[in-house]
Amino acid sequence: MSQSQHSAPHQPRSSDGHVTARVMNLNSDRLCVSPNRDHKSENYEDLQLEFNPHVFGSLEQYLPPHVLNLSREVKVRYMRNILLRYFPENDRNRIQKLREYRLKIILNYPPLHRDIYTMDAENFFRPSFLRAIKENTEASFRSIMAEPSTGIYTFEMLQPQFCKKLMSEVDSFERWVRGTKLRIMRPNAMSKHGVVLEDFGLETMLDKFMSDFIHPISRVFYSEFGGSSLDSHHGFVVEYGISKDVELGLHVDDSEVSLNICLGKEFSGGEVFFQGVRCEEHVLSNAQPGEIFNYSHVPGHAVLHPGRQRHGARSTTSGNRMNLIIWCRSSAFRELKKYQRDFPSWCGECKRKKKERERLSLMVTHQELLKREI
Ligand SMILES: O=C(O)CCC(=O)C(=O)O
Ligand SMILES: [Fe+2]
Repeated sequence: MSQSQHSAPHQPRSSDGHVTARVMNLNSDRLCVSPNRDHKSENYEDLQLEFNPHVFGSLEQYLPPHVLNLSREVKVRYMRNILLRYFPENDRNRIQKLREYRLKIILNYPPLHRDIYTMDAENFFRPSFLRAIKENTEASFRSIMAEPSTGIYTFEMLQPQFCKKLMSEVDSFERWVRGTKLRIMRPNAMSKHGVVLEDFGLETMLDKFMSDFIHPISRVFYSEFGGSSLDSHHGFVVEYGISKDVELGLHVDDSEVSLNICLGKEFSGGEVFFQGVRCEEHVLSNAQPGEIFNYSHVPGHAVLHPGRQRHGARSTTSGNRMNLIIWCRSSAFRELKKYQRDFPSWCGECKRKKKERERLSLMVTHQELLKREI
């Protein structure tokens, strides 16, 4: 079972290794558990920061009241201190290298289909999906979705033409990289094939994809998983077949919400198997019968699930399969999770254990009462 690694909080340091001077005592650099929804966040887009400006916009509503109305500069420093605890210096160097890698590609790679680099909803999405998004209600989403297992949603999403273009863009990018000294960075530790879409210029398109076409749905169905505050993504295309990756072992994604859409082409096998949602502590526990669900991919169709839903992909036994996967993350949710003492309400094993405890305590009470009657 593979699992994402989250960096442990640590003392923030400046680039020369010294503990940074802080505007406020670090120990008091904390966020509130609930956001102040009446507070209008500032715009941070003009600032050159190592974190996405939207992260600051989202976190701002969680600032403690005494910080909320201070200057933008102080708030940025306060939030940056918190965020830096997640990014030790090694990570910051890695981020810098990644930036340079992406810049090299973006300056040199000639896109094959320029029209997929900016969001063009009518040409990307099926009309039924667009209608549901436009209506933007739980009922409109449910009218185009099936929920074959609790919290797993499937629906028609992408136009065949868009799927074709994205697949040929990926092929073209891979061919181009082979003619350079660059190395393709694979989407995750489990895949030997596939490409990261943000690496070759699709980041802005994915920003829109997530904020306008995933977030409206995830805020309705996945608020307890951080689905109401998604603020970053990792989008990639995976490739399966005899000469590519064949299968994928059981894992949880490094995401709050994952969208997995089959692009094509012709293939057999490759079903996704699901085994229930688990917190970090119970990621290896057995699946209960009601949690097991198998999903067969259909080109253009999406399956949406919490990142903590355990899953894997069976062998693609013939042909080639390409899937677009978008891992959507919420930095606010990850920060808040640190302060939660209660068991997560969404973990299947935590729920099972809680029920078991309740059943035992009821049994003990019952026996006590019986004893008293005798
Ligand atoms: O191949 C699939 O459909 C599943 C892929 C997946 O779960 C992943 O890449 O995280
Ligand atoms: Fe996955």
